[in-house]
Formats: sequence, C-alpha cells, structure tokens
Amino acid sequence: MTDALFPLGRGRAEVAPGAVHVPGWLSRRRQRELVESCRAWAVGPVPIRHTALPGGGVMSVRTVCLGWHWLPYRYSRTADDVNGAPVAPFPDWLVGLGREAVAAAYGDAGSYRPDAALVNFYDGDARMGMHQDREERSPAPVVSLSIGDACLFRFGNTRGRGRPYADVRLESGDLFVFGGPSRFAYHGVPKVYPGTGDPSVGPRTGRLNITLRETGLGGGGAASAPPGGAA
Ligand SMILES: O=C(O)CCC(=O)C(=O)O
Ligand SMILES: [Fe+2]
Repeated sequence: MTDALFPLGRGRAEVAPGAVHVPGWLSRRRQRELVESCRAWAVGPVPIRHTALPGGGVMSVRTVCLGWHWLPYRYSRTADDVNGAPVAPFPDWLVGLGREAVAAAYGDAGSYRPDAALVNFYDGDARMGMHQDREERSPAPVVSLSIGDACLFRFGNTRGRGRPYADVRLESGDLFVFGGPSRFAYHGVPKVYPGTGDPSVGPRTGRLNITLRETGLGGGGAASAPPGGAA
C-alpha cells in the first residue's frame, strides 16, 4: 500500500532488484539544511575523521556517525577509535527523512526505522572501495543521499567485488536505496567529479554522502522486517 504522504519518487530507476535510484529527490532547500546539519555533526562530540583500517591504512573518505559509531568492523555507542566520546544521537527528523526515502523508492516505508547514520565527506581524490554493508543485524534497506560534487557509484552483486556491476552517476540531491535481494550487494565509489556541485546548495567543494542504516542492535529502536515492496 502506498502512503500518500510519501509518493513514489519521480524518475526512479531500478538498477538491480531492490536497488533503486531516485535522481533529484532532495529539494535544494533540503540539501542546504542537510549540509548545515553535517557541518555541525562534523565538529563533534566525535570529530569527522579518516577511519583507520586494521591493515594500518586510513580511508580517504572522512566520516562522522550518528546513533551508532561504525568502526571496522562493528558498531559502538562510543567512538572507540577516535576520542572515546559517546556518538551523537540520531535525530527523529532523520528517521522521518529515511522513511520518506524508502517510501519514494519502494512505495511503502514498512517498519523502517534507521538508527545509524554515516556522514561521508569526499574531497576530489577520495574514493571508497567495493564493500558490503554487513555489520547490521537487520534486513532493512540502506538509504544513501548525495549532496555536492557528482560521483561514480558502482553497484555490484552479492557474490563478490567484480562484475557484473552497474555504474551510476550520483548527482547532488539523488537518493539511492538498496534492500531486498540487493541488500548485501558490493558497492563503492571509484571516482568523484570535482567542480560538478553547486556551492550555493552543497559544500564549497567535494561530495557529501549520508548513509542511513538500521543496525538491528536494539537500544531504542527494534529491528524490523524490510518493507513489502522491497523484493
Ligand atoms: O558514498 C557513497 O555513496 C557510499 C557510502 C557507503 O557505501 C558507505 O558508507 O557504506
Ligand atoms: Fe556502503
């Protein structure tokens, strides 16, 4: 059943079963508001940082989390790999935005209730290798919002990092949701296109990505089944 409050996004394209791209989903006003929020979140209590990897390297992307702090490869309520501070709370309005996003992609938000957000900032040289989002104990979809410079988003398959994959250009304001049979597909960002964003809407330079996830870890938000329209 479609919730009339959250109509299906216009121009949506199913890239793979359960993986939906909705170009231009965020209005310019909403993008500006999100950028302002990201600026505040980046300051702390946990400052935005390049995530340290177990092999000794660091990610080129800078990340700050809400609700649950993600570090390789688990969630914590405290930023154990940064400054030990409690992670900033996940605001109710962001739960609402996540629900609208899932409804725009699938027609129905179901019982979706995101409780973790990763705010990723890419400068012109940053990229993200092919990976699965798999530290969650919920089958709920992942919601991804893009603001600023465009990027090449590579959306693959559940078996491995290689082909087949679909290359999608994500622009400022785009929504991408992956759930159902695509929930554990490998995906990554091989390239950002510097100078393609509109600085009057997004960051002055670079790309912001806000990834919303339902961890299924409890403590203020129970795990939920994916919405009916997902598969
Ligand atoms: O930046 C993106 O579009 C993807 C981010 C991502 O896959 C992640 O944070 O797990
Ligand atoms: Fe991811």
